[in-house]
Amino acid sequence: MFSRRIPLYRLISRCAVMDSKVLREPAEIAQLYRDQCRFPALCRADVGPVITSRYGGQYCNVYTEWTQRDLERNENVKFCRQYIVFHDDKSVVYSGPSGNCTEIKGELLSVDSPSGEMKAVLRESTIKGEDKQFLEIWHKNRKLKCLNLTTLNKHGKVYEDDQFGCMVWSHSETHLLYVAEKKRPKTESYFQGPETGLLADEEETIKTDKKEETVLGQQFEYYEDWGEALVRKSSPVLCVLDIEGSNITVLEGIPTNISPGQAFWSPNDTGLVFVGWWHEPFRLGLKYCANRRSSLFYVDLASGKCEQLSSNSSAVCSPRLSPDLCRIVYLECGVFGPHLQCSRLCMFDWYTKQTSVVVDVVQRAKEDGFTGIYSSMLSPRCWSADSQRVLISCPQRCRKDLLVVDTSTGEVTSLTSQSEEGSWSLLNIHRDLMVVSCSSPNCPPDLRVGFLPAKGSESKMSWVTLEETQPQADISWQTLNFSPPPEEDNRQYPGLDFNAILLKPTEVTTGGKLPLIVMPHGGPHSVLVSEWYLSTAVLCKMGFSILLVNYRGSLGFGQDNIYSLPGNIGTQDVKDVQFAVDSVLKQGGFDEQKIAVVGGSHGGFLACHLIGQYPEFYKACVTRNPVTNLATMVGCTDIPDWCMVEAGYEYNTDIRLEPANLEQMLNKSPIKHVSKVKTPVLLMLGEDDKRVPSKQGIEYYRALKALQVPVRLLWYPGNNHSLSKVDAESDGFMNAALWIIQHLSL
Ligand SMILES: CSCC[C@H](NC=O)C(=O)N[C@@H](C)C(=O)O
Repeated sequence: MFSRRIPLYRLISRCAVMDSKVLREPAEIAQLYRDQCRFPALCRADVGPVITSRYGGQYCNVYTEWTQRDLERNENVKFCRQYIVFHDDKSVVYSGPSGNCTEIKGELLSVDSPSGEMKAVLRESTIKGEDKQFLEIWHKNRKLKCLNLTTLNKHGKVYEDDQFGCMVWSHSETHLLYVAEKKRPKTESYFQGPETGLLADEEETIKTDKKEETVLGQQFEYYEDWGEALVRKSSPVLCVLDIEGSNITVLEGIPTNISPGQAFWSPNDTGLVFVGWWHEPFRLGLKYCANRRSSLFYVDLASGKCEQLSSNSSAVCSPRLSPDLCRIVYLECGVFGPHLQCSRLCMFDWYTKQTSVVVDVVQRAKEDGFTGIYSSMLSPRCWSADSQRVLISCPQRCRKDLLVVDTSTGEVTSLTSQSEEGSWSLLNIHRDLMVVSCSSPNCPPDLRVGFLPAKGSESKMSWVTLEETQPQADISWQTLNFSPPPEEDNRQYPGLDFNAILLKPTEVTTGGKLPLIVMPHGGPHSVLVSEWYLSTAVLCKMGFSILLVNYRGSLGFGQDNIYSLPGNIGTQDVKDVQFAVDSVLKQGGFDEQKIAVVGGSHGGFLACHLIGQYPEFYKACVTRNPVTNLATMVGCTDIPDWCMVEAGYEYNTDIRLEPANLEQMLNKSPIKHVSKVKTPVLLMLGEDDKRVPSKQGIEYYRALKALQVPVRLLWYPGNNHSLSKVDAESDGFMNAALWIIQHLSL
């Protein structure tokens, strides 16, 4: 058993094979990680208004926000940089940065007014040890207003998340809309106040006076929330600030059984359009779960009347109003079933009140290769200037492409499928100027702009790079396609295929055999696209080859592919991963005695299955918050429907579990195979994980301990399912790398 007392690096040196080309020294690995952390990622871009220069040329500013891990300060820092783009409405004439980057501190949300004259900022600041939220209105170079929202106490904290959160100027620029937690009554214990010794009627008078503001005995009331990464977000309300009068109104008229979010102003500012999620009979986790019953609503500001605009029985998100203010597009998918699915692109006509399906669900890839829309968030703006076309970036197999949808015909054209390899993300589009980022497994994200070509000329797309990144010559990668062997074909969904991305160090010494790290993604309805990932880049630079497997059930391959997996988890997905690994090994050049498996969540479920079902094969295993037993998880995860659906059942909210259901869940779980495990396992658990509660990992840990299989558990307080705080992520990376090095005897 691995002893914690001996420094890890000494153990590693001891069991190291001297001719191995893998980097083994912890200090060198940490340095490599530190170096690779210096590539920032883009998180936002805005296109400012058009300005005509005194010489007649026109230009606009492109404002960008980036995030970067700061290992010294142990935080993800956010910074902005602006670029100036001269153009003639069809092409970029000249572009370049205007000034250097500036760190952004304390800003939770910020948005420019439509004219670009004003800016609203939601700021968090700690004053005398207490967190306060402020709403600031800036005009050109001065702060016009600063409202202390905490003191005003009209509502609870403002939502800054992607799920509900928004901050939107009215078209008239006189009002600002945002979402906040509903104000809760002040509460006190029945025993908190001093004993009064007053006469009964005097006491009654005081109680009546206090009744307005303080309720008794409700301090320990349980408030449901929206689960993983949305804790303490329970009852969102829509709030409107009247800027001139500094007056905040919390909107009434929204049905009490729905939670509103993703709101914006209707044409003419007469009301608000928003997505409402039903929360009766109870709330379920929303993160990575686009399958929650929800609809598009309109609330009229004058009458307070609320109208439902979309179907009553589906799940919707990302409504976006066209520039001509006539139509709204949004994404729609089924309720329950797989947590993420192929979406429909729907369009609501504001004036005729008619809804049409612009792009339907795609069961199998079309002849032109289009596999459907897989997105749960459209970019903040997605319409072409003429309000005819919509831009979407989403996975098409394992590549994220930029797709143009013609809303009058439903025709979908790719802007990027013919471009160099890699994945594309649309950050924004305004007046046809697109701001995008492109990256690949060996090239960190860059920043580009380009004008959307006229309809029919999409192949003439040309990009201007504002921020260039260099491909890393020491990392090579390729996409591999797999058809499962006939005995593994899915009878209900025959003929499906899947794929994987293989990364290898470019220089492999002659005769040297590569160790391989197998990484199946989580979800299971998710996908690993051909983009830049910090951990795979560092591992590859250390000398590992890495196989990222998109087994059947992944997003981006058609709805049938997704539907083939529920009911078959623990078998079909496991076999697909093993088939991909075996096929890669047949290529030659890999050391079959040095194979590790790494996965988080459902990827951790697969990693634990693989070491149970192929006990001789994997020499090291690392898992982050793995699902180990569906039967014990169903009662405590924020998404119990996931356990039912993936185990092969339909879910509804009044379901009663039978022993047979639990038996089936257990049979599909990695814990079922634990007695066969020989592989040393490193478990990394987040104390605050609501999705896969840490008890799942602990259950597996205890089973391995009892079996005397080497196991180590890393416990990350203050971390949720993603283990993404800078110290947890970097510590997890180092320990994972060293665990693999140790147990692969490198
Ligand atoms: C009940 S937990 C299900 C697993 C989880 N699915 C959805 O949230 C999962 O695998 N998550 C992935 C996306 C991850 O955290 O990497």
